[in-house]
Amino acid sequence: MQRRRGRTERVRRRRRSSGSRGVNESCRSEFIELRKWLKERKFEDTGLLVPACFPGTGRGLMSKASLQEGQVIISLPESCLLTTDTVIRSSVGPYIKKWKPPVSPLLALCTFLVSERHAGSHSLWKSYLDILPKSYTCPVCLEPEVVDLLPGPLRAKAEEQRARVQDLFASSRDFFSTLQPLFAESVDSIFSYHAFLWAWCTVNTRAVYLKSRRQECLSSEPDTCALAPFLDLLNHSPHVQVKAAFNEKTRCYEIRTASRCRKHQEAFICYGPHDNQRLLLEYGFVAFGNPHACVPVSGEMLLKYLPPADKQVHKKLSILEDHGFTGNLTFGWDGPSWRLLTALKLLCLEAERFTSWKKVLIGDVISDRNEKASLGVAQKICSDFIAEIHSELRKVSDMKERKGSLISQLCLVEALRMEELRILQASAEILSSSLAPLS
Ligand SMILES: C[S@@+](CC[C@H](N)C(=O)[O-])C[C@H]1O[C@@H](n2cnc3c(N)ncnc32)[C@H](O)[C@@H]1O
Repeated sequence: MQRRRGRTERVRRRRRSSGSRGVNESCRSEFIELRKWLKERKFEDTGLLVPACFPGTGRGLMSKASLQEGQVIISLPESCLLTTDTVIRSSVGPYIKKWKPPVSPLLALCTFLVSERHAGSHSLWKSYLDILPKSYTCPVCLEPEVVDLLPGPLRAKAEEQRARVQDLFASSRDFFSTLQPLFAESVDSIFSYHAFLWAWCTVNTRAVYLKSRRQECLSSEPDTCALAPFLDLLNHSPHVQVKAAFNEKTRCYEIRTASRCRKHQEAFICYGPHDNQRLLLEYGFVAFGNPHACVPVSGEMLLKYLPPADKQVHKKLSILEDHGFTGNLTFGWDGPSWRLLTALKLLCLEAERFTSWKKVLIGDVISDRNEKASLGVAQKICSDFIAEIHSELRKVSDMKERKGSLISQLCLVEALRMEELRILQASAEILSSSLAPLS
C-alpha cells in the first residue's frame, strides 16, 4: 500500500525540486512577439511549454503540465522553419542562383541570417531574430589565450574549427560583394567577420536535422540544417530521450518525448550521446554529470608509459594500429575504457607470452602479472592526468584574477576541467580497488 505523504514531506520535496525550477519569462516582450509571430504562421500553441530561465542551464523551456512518455511536446509547422528553401525564396535568392561555383547550404543560411538581422524591423523574421543570443561561447568565439587552456585534443579541434570558419568567410567575400545592390550600406560592413561568425554559430548551435530536397543552385554538400524557432529554446540533457522528425502527414517538425517531465521542471531534448569536449566544441557548454563524458588518452601518450627496453614494442604498436586500438581510448566514470585497458594489456605483455596477443585483443586474461602491470600503468596515467588538471586549474584561476573580462569564457574551461577531474578521481578509485586483490 502506498504511504500517504505528510505536509512536511511535500514541502521538503518541493524545496528539493525548486533548485532546478526556472523563472517564467513568457511575459517578456520578445516572447510575446514570438508567440504572435508563430501563431500567424499556424503554430498551435498548447501552452505546454513556456520560456524560462533556469539556475543551471540558463534560458530554456519549462513544462506547464507534466509530460508523459510518447507525448508530442512541440509541433512546429513547416511555415515556421527556416531552411535553404526560405533563403532561396528571399531577396538574396536570385544572387545565390546566379553565383558560381554554387554556395553551400550552410553559407546560404548564414547569408540569410546576416542580411535579415541587418534588415531589423523590416525583416519578416524579426520576432525570431530578436530572441537569438547576441553572442556565443563555441571555441571559435573564445579568445586565443582561453583556447590555449583547453585540453590538447579539444584545443586542436578548436583551432581547426576557427580555421574552417575563417576560410569559409574569406572564400565567401566575393559572393557577399555581389549582394551590394540589396543594401544602402557597404556589404563589407554588413557581412563583417563578426556578423558572419554570429550567423555560423547560430546555425551550428541551434539547427535541427532536416534533410531538404536538393536545390540546383546550391553546392552538393548535405542540406540538412533547419532553424526551428521556439523549438530551439530546448536545452540538452544526456538523461532524456526524444524522437524528433518532420511529420510528412501533418507537415510539422515534431518533438515526441520518451521521458517524463514533471510540471514546472525544465523540458529537455538530447542533442546526441556527446561527451563534454564535443558539447563544448559544437554547442559551447559543458553538461554536469554527463554519463558520456570521458577523458581521452592519445595513442602517442601511451608510449611514454611503456616498460623500458621492451624489444617487442614496434610489433605491439603495429598490432594496436592494425586492430584500431590507437584511438578512442578513454577514462570514464566507470574507470578506464575496455579499449584503453586492452591496449595497455598488450603493451605490458611479457616477452614469453607475446604469442598470446590475439587472446589479449579479445579480452582474455593472460596472467596476474599482466593484469597488475596494465592496471598499474592505467593508474599512473590517471594520477599524472589528475596532477596536470590541478596545474591547469591553477592557470585558469590565475587568469580569472588577471583578466576579469574573460571570466565567463574561463568559467567554461574550468567547468570542463572540473568534470574531467571528477571522472579521473572516480577512475582512480576504481583502479585502486581493482589492484588491491592483485597485490
Ligand atoms: C538550441 S539552443 C537551446 C536554447 C538556448 N539556451 C537559448 O537560450 O537560446 C542551444 C544552446 O543552449 C545552451 N545549452 C543547451 N543545453 C544546455 C545545458 N544543458 N547547459 C547549459 N547550456 C545549455 C548552449 O549555449 C547551446 O549552444
